[in-house]
Amino acid sequence: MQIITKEETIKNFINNQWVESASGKVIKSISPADRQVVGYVQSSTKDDVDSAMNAAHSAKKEWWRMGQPARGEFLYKAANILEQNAKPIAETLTKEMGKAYSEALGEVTRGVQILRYYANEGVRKEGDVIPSSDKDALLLTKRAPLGVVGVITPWNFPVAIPIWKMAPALVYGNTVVLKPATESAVTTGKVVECFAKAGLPDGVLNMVTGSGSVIGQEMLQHPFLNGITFTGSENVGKHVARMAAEKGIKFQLELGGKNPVIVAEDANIDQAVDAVLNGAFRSTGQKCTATSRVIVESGIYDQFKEKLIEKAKTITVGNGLTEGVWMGPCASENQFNSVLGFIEKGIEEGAALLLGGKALTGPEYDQGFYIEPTIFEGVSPEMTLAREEIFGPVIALMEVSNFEEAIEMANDTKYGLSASIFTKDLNHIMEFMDEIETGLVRVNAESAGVEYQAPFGGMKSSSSGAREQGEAAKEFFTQIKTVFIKKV
Ligand SMILES: NC(=O)C1=CN([C@@H]2O[C@H](COP(=O)(O)OP(=O)(O)OC[C@H]3O[C@@H](n4cnc5c(N)ncnc54)[C@H](OP(=O)(O)O)[C@@H]3O)[C@@H](O)[C@H]2O)C=CC1
Ligand SMILES: O=C(O)CCC(=O)C(=O)O
Repeated sequence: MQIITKEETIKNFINNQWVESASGKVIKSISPADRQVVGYVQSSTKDDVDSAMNAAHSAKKEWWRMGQPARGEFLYKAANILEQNAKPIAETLTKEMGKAYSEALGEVTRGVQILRYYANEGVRKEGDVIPSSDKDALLLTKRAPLGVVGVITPWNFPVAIPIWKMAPALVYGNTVVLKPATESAVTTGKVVECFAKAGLPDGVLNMVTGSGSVIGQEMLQHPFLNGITFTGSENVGKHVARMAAEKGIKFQLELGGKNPVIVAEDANIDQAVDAVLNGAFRSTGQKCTATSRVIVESGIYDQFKEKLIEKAKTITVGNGLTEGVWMGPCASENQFNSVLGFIEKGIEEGAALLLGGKALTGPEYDQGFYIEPTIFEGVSPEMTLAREEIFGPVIALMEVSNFEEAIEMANDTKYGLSASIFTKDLNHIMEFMDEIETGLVRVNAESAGVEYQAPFGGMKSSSSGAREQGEAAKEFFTQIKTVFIKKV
């Protein structure tokens, strides 16, 4: 299936108008599969950010006064429009970011589900009634929005992540200024089109595209910013946190991971092999929840390794729009070079390369950023392969002699996003749940796999602690008022 999507120019969306940047300049977005132009986005200036922030600020009172059920209705409309356009948007996603079309369509479908989930929040409870010590009084809580929320998103989930941040922000009464990752801003622009077509009032949702260090920075220091939610690299995330702390506004960060999978001696090996391959190589390993370290007990190490390699060899790599392709390219030349750098470093530091390790070559690959599914063994805890987030199709196999050593190794990282264990031993499952230092704890399942109705986030350096998605999102996007009403 070779789907042609036409290249187009995405404008900024400010105060319900599609407008060109004051700079008059655009940025080209190319496909990592073949370097074809996917489209153009605005190379925005600080003035564009200022216009968007002003629009969001002016809109915030009316949007809040409209009430939660009415706000939810807009999200239902946006969900329906996104659903009607799911295929072309998924095609653009695959072209622009590289993931296989089936995964892209799955992501858009998930976006529809997230919108419907938060649309439903429109008619769910807004607070609690608490018994007061005064029998003639009513003590209750109410929720208020933060105001103008800045949303800065990465390129790896250009549909799902903007939606899982914007939908709760909006339904709980905030207005939004979105700054999507430049590398996948054409796709995110198409998502914003769905919101625009849903008829949101002027200024409620605004999008400005362009360089993070220019316009992201301007957003962070803007006086009208009341809260910021960010997903991306640890360095930028820390900077966002510092800026927010200085302004005294709420911030939410989702950063990296170095997610371990423990394969215990009693594991169902076939199940573990499938889950490790899906977790490590789906989306070309470019998920913060991707499997990165595979910690295997000695008793089954050889058997597991053999099956893993055998199955990994069957993975088809290519243009994500081609039918039958399982794994696409790295999302950009930067990512491609960074992943190859990690592989080289792994070899230099003495890890043993079992599979892959090279860029793919040949007529199908030469124009794109393709890397072979790669497996190392003999990776010790101090090696770069075991410590740094690679964000590419690379597995580090690590052998341990028992369960206790496995847990210790799994926790030996600054990150704490997701971890999984394959075992049938109930005691080990219970101990794993208690001892593992991650926000997502997975048993007999891959490390990736996020459900929109449940809290999502990590421990340690993976997150600021303010969970996303499910009911947890309400805690970040609102503030509580405690109300005391006395009879007269
Ligand atoms: N947790 C996750 O899911 C993700 C983790 N990463 C990790 O980060 C590495 C680098 O990826 P990269 O795309 O460079 O990640 P970044 O953190 O640079 O980008 C994430 C978002 O932040 C914006 N941004 C960049 N600089 C600033 C700034 N100074 N102020 C405000 N916003 C800013 C980016 O804009 P722009 O696109 O214009 O640069 C983008 O929208 C990856 O290899 C991976 O390890 C990356 C993406 C997602
Ligand atoms: O695993 C997922 O579905 C989400 C991962 C994620 O949030 C990310 O990579 O940024």
